[in-house]
Amino acid sequence: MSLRGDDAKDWFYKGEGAANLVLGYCGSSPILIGKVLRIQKVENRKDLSADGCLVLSNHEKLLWENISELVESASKDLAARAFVQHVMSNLLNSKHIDGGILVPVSVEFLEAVERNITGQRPSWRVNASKIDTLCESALLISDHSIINGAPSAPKCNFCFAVEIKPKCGFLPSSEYIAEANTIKKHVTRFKMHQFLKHHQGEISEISGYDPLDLFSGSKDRILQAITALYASPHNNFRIFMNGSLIFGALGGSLDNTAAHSHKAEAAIAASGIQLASFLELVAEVIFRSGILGKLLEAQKLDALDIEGAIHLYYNIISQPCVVCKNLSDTELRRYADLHSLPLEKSLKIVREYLIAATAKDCSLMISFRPTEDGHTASNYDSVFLSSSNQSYNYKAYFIDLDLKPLKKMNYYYQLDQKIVNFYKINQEPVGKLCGSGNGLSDCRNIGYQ
Ligand SMILES: O=P(O)(O)O[C@@H]1[C@@H](OP(=O)(O)O)[C@H](OP(=O)(O)O)[C@H](O)[C@H](OP(=O)(O)O)[C@H]1OP(=O)(O)O
Ligand SMILES: Nc1ncnc2c1ncn2[C@@H]1O[C@H](COP(=O)(O)OP(=O)(O)OP(=O)(O)O)[C@@H](O)[C@H]1O
Ligand SMILES: [Zn+2]
Repeated sequence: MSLRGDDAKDWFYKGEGAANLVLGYCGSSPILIGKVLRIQKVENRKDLSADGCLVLSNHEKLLWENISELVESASKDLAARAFVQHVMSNLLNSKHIDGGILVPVSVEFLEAVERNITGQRPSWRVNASKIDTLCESALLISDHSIINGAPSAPKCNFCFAVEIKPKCGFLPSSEYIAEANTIKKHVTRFKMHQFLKHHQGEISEISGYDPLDLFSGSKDRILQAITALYASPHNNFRIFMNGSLIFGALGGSLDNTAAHSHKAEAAIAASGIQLASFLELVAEVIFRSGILGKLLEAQKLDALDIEGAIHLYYNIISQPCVVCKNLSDTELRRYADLHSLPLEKSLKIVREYLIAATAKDCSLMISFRPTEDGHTASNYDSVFLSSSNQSYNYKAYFIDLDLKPLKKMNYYYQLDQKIVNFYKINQEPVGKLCGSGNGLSDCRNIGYQ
């Protein structure tokens, strides 16, 4: 199977993130019904990638040398799939991972799709990136905003899905965090980043969502997290009904204005479940499935924090460490042991840092539908919600488990420092948030290319 120019009309805009654009299928081919197509994008300020897709740099080949399929990948698509299959699947339960299949796509198909969907994309995404028309394939994956096949009660023949981008669920405790940045051990990265995003006008309010609640394993705290996500969804929370977005921002807009809570509440209520029960159902599924436990373990592979890992990055690329360059002799001693580690150890730590970065940025899609009394489909898990006296079948999948590029390490360090410095200066009082003159430039200007 391959997709040609004529096929573009059967695909519609479903959403996008920073790196990929996702299309839903509305044609009649039985093998494509219920599938989405994930296409890579390229930044507007960059030329289209020379070979259609960037493959690994020499340093990355060294980093991932034990995963031959990844190192030998001839395109970014293949590398991305190999990373999911050989790295992330081993860390997260493979039952929750859909590797998808790669399908060849023609330039005409990609160009026609680009033309058809531009009007539906958020303008800030259009300004930032476009479909990489030199990519020769795209990833075909099941549409995880729908759940099929489960017998449902005739009077409630609908399905819902939620998409959650949980972000980092633990507080770092690395000895390499500078004393001046001790706040990082007490305040989540998510919260501190919210302050910076607010200052930069990316969000109009600071979210009350606390990732530590979502990952806590406590039912009450999970519900608290889901309730906060509903109140401030930003790009962390979406709701779909029968595969269509009914709440949250299409295309990953960061602001709340696109959330449409009244519309969502009405749609949920019309299907016979009150909003409070709906949110409780989501919390119940997360609590019962324990799905976030393994994700948290994968996130914690970042053991040294970027303030430790950055030094090992410079060991790997054999360049003078830009962090140590600005340190006093006393401070230098703190990091000397890192710079004297053998290459193998540096590779392991940075490899694990990048795996953790993927785990901190992926999303979880949970879809569910009510079941008829006593019937649950054997291929799905089920959960009983006492407040609505109803059982639901559900499935849960991680999406966006992409490999992060090694060259992003310095960007990660710069952004981390910007976030913590901004938070230290501006945490209180809130009124100071929009003030200028804090000496910080816009973090969106930190490049890693
Ligand atoms: O650095 P962060 O925590 O802001 O995460 C970036 C995300 O921003 P967020 O704060 O979730 O809105 C960012 O999401 P948005 O574009 O803001 O929707 C991307 O997911 C980015 O990953 P990549 O460049 O696509 O590989 C993410 O970059 P990585 O850090 O995961 O590489
Ligand atoms: N398998 C899927 N089923 C249904 N919807 C999906 C699927 N995969 C992705 N989507 C939708 O497309 C959006 C963008 O996908 P994805 O998160 O993979 O993009 P990305 O560019 O890699 O994201 P990021 O900005 O985090 O790097 C998602 O937020 C989700 O709404
Ligand atoms: Zn150093």
